[in-house]
Amino acid sequence: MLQVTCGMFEKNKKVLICQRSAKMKHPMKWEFPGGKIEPEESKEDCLQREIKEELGMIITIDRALNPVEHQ
Ligand SMILES: Nc1nc2c([nH]c(=O)n2[C@@H]2O[C@H](COP(=O)(O)OP(=O)(O)OP(=O)(O)O)[C@@H](O)[C@H]2O)c(=O)[nH]1
Repeated sequence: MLQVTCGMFEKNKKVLICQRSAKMKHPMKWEFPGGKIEPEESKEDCLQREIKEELGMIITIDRALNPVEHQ
């Protein structure tokens, strides 16, 4: 099973979503920013790393949402 994390950022009743680039897998699709958990990486470390890579932001995590599994 592929394990990924993504972050939801809420401000002024708006939620941030990002659009994948034309060169990525699933080009131009909209997503919550995040990505795959690397071996031996915690969910929190993964999310902080992905947000730094993708958005250049250092974040603190407020709370975890319920995990979702899909096929
Ligand atoms: N980031 C993100 N990924 C999602 C969401 N929903 C969802 O099904 N996914 C899936 O989770 C996986 C995340 O892969 P990714 O390509 O963004 O991860 P990554 O940044 O580690 O990619 P890389 O392999 O190019 O380094 C994709 O298969 C993607 O389709 C979502 O809301 N946000």
